[in-house]
Amino acid sequence: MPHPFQVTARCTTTRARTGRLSLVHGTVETPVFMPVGTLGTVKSLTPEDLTAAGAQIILGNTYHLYLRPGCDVIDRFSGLHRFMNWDGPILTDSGGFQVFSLARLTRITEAGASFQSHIDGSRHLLTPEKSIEIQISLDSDVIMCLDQCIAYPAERAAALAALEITTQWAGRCRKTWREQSGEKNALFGIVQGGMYDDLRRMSAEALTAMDFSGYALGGLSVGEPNQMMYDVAEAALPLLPGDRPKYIMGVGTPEDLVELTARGADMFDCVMPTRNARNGQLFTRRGTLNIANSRHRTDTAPVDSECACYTCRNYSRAYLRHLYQSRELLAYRLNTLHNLHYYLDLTARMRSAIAEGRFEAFRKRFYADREPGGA
Ligand SMILES: CNc1nc2c(CCNCC3CCCC3)c3nc(N)[nH]c(=O)c3cc2[nH]1
Repeated sequence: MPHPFQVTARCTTTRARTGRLSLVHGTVETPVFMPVGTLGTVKSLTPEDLTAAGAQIILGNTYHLYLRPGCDVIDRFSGLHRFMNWDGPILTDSGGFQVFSLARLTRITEAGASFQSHIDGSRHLLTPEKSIEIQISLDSDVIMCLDQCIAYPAERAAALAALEITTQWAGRCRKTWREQSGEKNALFGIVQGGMYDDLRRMSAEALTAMDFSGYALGGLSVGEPNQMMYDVAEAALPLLPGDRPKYIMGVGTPEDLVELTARGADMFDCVMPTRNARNGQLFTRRGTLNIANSRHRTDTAPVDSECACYTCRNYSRAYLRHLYQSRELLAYRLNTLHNLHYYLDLTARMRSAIAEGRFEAFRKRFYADREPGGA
């Protein structure tokens, strides 16, 4: 299948661009934020909520779904779409990162990642072939190569070793994808190399030579200083083909989305809007606020007077604080609806700004709106 991406508009003063990603289950306009639905659900929201909030594509995860409910269950529905009743595009992570961050007693060899399930302690071996086979059975629209993400900081030798395994695994992933999916779903390579620009170049060149549908920058948002993440992305993104989508994994805050879009990134995923919602942290144009703060106790105003989301149109900060203090289930749903709407609206506003040639003005206004002490 010809690669599925086309650039539709370019900023003249930064590397920001808009694009269109044509996938099996629909078209995605970029830059795009992808809500995380680890266990086949974006926590507390229905697919209708997601569509109403502007979600175009959501994330699932090989590691989690393989362990629970298991591929045999999802196979009964011919994939994740019918199982979770989401008929839009789905991107699935390969499981590498989750094995490192969740599983126990993980051992990496060239064969793959052997680990003990964080659920019941059972032992498993996740190979590149197995990861691709699981993602094909999930019928995800974008499949990610199995990679080895290293922690920060990492010695250069460790970063090199991880990138060499990642490159070798990428070749095996591509072979399995070509043989078993007939290239129906897109396959993205993942660039590693730690915080070393020369290793990032080595990884980007090796993956580009294999010709993937798109490319991700892995190994970021792993505890490094923010500026270092920007600098690594600034150096690595231009090394990737300009006519392919560029995805920065696990990123990030609203500022990260603006700054990395300016550096040429097209796709983002992060648990912040959904996880922080469940911890009472709400995003607004003025910055973030913690709904548990007593200053909201009698506040009749919405979270953000300029927000058009269901939560801001119908509920006050006082009510949301009451729900959160009472640990009422509705608190998580209303907070999540608001945060996800904020992230999706932010990327929609960036797409319009880039398409209309006013991205720099948008970026200036984004920072000008933010209050020093938060919302
Ligand atoms: C939060 N920071 C961060 N996340 C990273 C992730 C995960 C991205 N999010 C996936 C969703 C979360 C659960 C369901 C899918 C990374 N994933 C891979 N494969 N490789 C990375 O280097 C990699 C690097 C990452 N850094």
